[in-house]
Amino acid sequence: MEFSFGTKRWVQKELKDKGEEVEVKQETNETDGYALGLHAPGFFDKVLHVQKCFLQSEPADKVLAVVQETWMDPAIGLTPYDVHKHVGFLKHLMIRTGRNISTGTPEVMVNFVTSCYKPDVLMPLVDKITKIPEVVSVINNVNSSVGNSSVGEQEYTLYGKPNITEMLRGLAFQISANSFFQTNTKQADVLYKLIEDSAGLKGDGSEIVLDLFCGTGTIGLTFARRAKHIYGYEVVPEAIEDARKNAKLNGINNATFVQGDLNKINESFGKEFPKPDIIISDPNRPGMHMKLIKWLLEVKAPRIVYVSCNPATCARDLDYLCHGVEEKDLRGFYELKSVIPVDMFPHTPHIECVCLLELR
Ligand SMILES: C[S@@+](CC[C@H](N)C(=O)[O-])C[C@H]1O[C@@H](n2cnc3c(N)ncnc32)[C@H](O)[C@@H]1O
Repeated sequence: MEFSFGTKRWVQKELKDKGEEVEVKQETNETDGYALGLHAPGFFDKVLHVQKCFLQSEPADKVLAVVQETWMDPAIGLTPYDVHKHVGFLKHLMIRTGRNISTGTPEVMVNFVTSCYKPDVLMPLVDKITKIPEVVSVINNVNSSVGNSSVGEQEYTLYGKPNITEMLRGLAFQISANSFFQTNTKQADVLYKLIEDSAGLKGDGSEIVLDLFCGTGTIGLTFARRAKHIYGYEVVPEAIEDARKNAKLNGINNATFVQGDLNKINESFGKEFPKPDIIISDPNRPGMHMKLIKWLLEVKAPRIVYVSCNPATCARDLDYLCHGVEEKDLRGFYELKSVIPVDMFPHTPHIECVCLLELR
C-alpha cells in the first residue's frame, strides 16, 4: 500500500441513518490537521487519515500503527510535505509485504519517500518499526521535486536489505522499492494463470514471447520454461535489474530484459529480437502510446494478450488494434477473442482485464 503524508486532513461526514436507508453526505469538512493516509477522491492535497487498512497484510498494518503513533510527536520533529508551499519532509509511506523464499514467512519492506536526505530525523521512527519482526528492509527514497511522485532520485537503505522476495506461480521474485510488483499476490497468481491460458503457448519451446511493460519480469518468466525465448521491455532501470536477477534466481537462461521507454520507440525497435509469436502488453493506466500501436499493427504477431487496469484506455487500444486508427491511416488487423476481468483490488471500483486478440 502507498500512503501519503499531508498537511490538510480530510474528514468525511458521518453516515447518517434515515430509517432503513443510509445516506452518505458528500460535503467535506477540512481541518488543518496533519494526516497520513489516502488521498481524498479528486483532491491532490487532502488526505484521509488512516489508522488501519484492511487491504494490507497484518504485519504491514502493524507498521502503519507504529508510524501513526510516532510521526506527529513534536519531540521527533518530523513534518509532512506541504504540496502548496513546498516545504516539509515526509511525502509518502510505502509498505510492501513479500515472503521469505526459504521459510515462507512474511517479509515487509517500508519505504519512506522524503523531500531531502535527513536520516537522523527518521531514525527514531526506523528504530521503532524495526522492532516488528517481519520488517526486513527500511528504505528512504529522496524526491526533491515538487510533484507527487513516489519514485526517488536517490535511494538509501536505512535498515536490513535493499529488497524483499515474493513467490508467484512457483517462481521466486526479488522486488526493490521502485520496481512495480502486483499488489495482491493471491490474485496475481489467478491473473498470471489467465494470461498464460490466453497466450496459449504450445509448450514445445518453439515460440518467441515479447513481454512489453514487463516490470520485474514476472509474466515473461512464468512462461519461460515453455517458450523459446522471452524478451522483456520496461522503462524503470531498477525493475530491469530485478528482472535479470529474477531470471538468474530461477535458473532461467532464455530471457532478455531491455530498459527502454515504450512511448519513445523508433525504427530500430524490434530489430534486436526475432518476430514474436505472442506479445504480452501490460501498460499502466495511460495505456499504449500511438507509436507502439503502430508498431504492433506493423509486426502483426499472431496473438496479443493485452492486460490492463484501466477499462477506458483498454477499450481505446483494443479498438485501435481491431479497427485501426483512421486519422493516422492505420488499418486494424485483430479480432478480440475474450476479455476476462480479474478483481485485483477488492473493495475498490478498480478492475483488471485480460484481453486476447488474434490476427485476422
Ligand atoms: C501495470 S505494470 C506491469 C508490470 C508487470 N507486467 C507485472 O505484471 O508485474 C506497468 C509497467 O510498465 C512500466 N512502464 C510505464 N511506462 C512505461 C513506458 N513508457 N515504457 C516502458 N515501460 C513503462 C512501469 O514501470 C510498470 O513496471
